[in-house]
Formats: sequence, C-alpha cells, structure tokens
Amino acid sequence: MQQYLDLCHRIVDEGVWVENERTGKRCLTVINADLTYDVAANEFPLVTTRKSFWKSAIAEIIGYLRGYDNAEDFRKLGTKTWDANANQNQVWLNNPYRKGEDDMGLVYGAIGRNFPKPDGGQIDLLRKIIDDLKAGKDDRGEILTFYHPGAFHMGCLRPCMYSHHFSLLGDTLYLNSTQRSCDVPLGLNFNMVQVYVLLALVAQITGHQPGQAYHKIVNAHIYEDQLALMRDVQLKRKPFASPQLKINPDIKTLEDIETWVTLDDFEVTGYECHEAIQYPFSV
Ligand SMILES: Nc1nc(=O)c2c([nH]1)NC[C@@H]1CN(c3ccc(C(=O)N[C@@H](CCC(=O)O)C(=O)O)cc3)CN21
Ligand SMILES: O=c1ccn([C@H]2C[C@H](O)[C@@H](COP(=O)(O)O)O2)c(=O)[nH]1
Repeated sequence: MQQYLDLCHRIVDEGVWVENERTGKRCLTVINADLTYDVAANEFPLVTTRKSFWKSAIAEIIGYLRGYDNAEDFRKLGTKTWDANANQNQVWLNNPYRKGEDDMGLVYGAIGRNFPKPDGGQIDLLRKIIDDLKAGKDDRGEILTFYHPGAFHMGCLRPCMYSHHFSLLGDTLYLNSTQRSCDVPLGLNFNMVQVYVLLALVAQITGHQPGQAYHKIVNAHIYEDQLALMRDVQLKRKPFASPQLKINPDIKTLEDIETWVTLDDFEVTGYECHEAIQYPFSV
C-alpha cells in the first residue's frame, strides 16, 4: 500500500503533462515504476485510502484466464468494467470487426489462450505454462502474453498489463508482470490485486509455494479530471494495515478456474478502508 501512495505522490510532485489522443485528455505522467507484492507473507495489496472493489478486479483476471472476449461474460462473473470499452468508444463502435453489443474483440485471454502461429493454428499459452509448472519445469520462457500487434485493429483496446512471466526456484513460484500503460487512480487498484491473485492461484493449481510478484509499470498516469480527487482527498488520508486474501483450497486445476470458480471462492479478511471515491473514467 505504501508503494502505491509513493507512486501517487511521485506523479503529483514530478509528473509531466502529456496529451493523449485516444481519450482527448491530458495525463500527468511518470515513466517506470516497480512494485513488489509479498504473496508468501499474504500481504494482499489492496488500497485502503479508499474503498477498493476487489471482487471486480478478481472477476477481470478470471475472465482473462478463461479467454473471454465479451463484456456480458464479464458482467456474469461480477464486473461491469468492460462495458464502456466494448460499447461506448466510437472508434470501436465503427470498427468492422466488432461483432455487436458487448463484443471486445481480440483482447487479453482471447489472444493468450489462442495465440495465432505464423505457420497456421494457435497455441494456448496458459495451458502450456500450467502443464510445465505442474511437472516442475521452468524453461525460462513461461510467458503468458496478451500482446499481439498484428491483432490490435481487431480489439477494443490494446492490453495494458500485457505479459506475465512465471519462474520456479526450487518449489517457489515467482511472477514478473509488465504493464505498458496505467491509470493509477482506477486501473492500478485492480492491477495490483490481479498480479497478486495470479501468482497465488497459479501456485495453488501447480502445487508450489508462492514467492514474490514483481509488477513493472512503464507509463503511469493520472488523468487531468482525476488529479484534484487524488491530490486533495485520497493522498490526505492515512493508510490502514494490509488485509489478507483467502482462496478456496478446492481450486486445484485450470479446468476448475475455467468451469466452476466464482467470486465466492475468494475472501478478504481484515479490510479496513476509508470511504469510496468516484474517479472519472476515460473511455
Ligand atoms: N481509462 C481506463 N482506465 C482503466 O483502468 C481501464 C480502462 N480504461 N479500460 C479497460 C480496463 C477497465 N478497467 C476498469 C474500468 C472501470 C473501473 C471502475 O469504474 N472502478 C470503480 C468501480 C468499480 C466497481 O464498482 O466495480 C472504482 O472505484 O474502482 C476500474 C477499472 C481497467 N481498465
Ligand atoms: O488493466 C488495465 C487496463 C487499462 N488501464 C488503463 C491505462 C490507460 O489509462 C487506459 C488504456 O489506454 P491506452 O490509450 O490504450 O494506453 O486504460 C489500466 O490502468 N489497467
């Protein structure tokens, strides 16, 4: 949590204003931030200086792991966070590849679970990683990537957190996640939870101990219409201690995640937080 606040302060104090063409808004921006989450110690990186909707964040990552490409499927899991990008961005609404209401196109898991090969066919990158890790194997390329520049014109948004690289040292599993673009007031609340949960879940279903998750952010920004709330409200508050996350131990395989897992299989204890802040969202 302190590392989140440090990044917010750094943007407010040292950020540079950058025009963003896609949203038509300016962003106060810094380049490069490295966050670490201690999954071994169960220090769940949930923001406490405002109410954070952690169930929504977990729903997003489960949807990515399932390869969802539709905002309705995300809503059924328990999050509305893809509604705007699927249905309100004019450039995407005009895109001939959009298959209708709620379609997100080739994004996240729709790419990673079905990565097109130049010589034909597809690879399920997640299946390969899970099979390797379960067998105790780390080929130094256990990389789940959602990044396919040849498919950008077929999706509503380029993936932001686009690469998750797993590593085994003995019986301990590590994760390095990389994010190209980060909406710090809204997106990062979710992304910290997602990196943590991804390592915890993959360690659980492959039979390893979780170690640390390392989260690299390249472009970290606060939109101009979010700045006053961050600087004058959220950053004036004192954080509370980290809560803990419990994951249902009956989740044992990738198929479990794909078929029956719901948000009821996740429980957060000891979450003390300040009241919610409604940050503006840029589509
Ligand atoms: N501008 C922007 N920022 C993002 O963080 C973002 C995108 N676009 N587009 C794709 C996904 C969607 N994400 C989102 C979308 C909405 C919220 C949001 O509205 N959060 C509120 C309420 C969440 C809830 O009630 O479930 C929040 O207060 O955190 C968060 C992340 C993250 N991503
Ligand atoms: O998981 C996510 C998804 C999206 N974001 C933010 C980062 C940017 O503010 C926008 C995406 O805009 P681009 O123009 O494609 O960079 O969404 C996030 O923080 N986390």
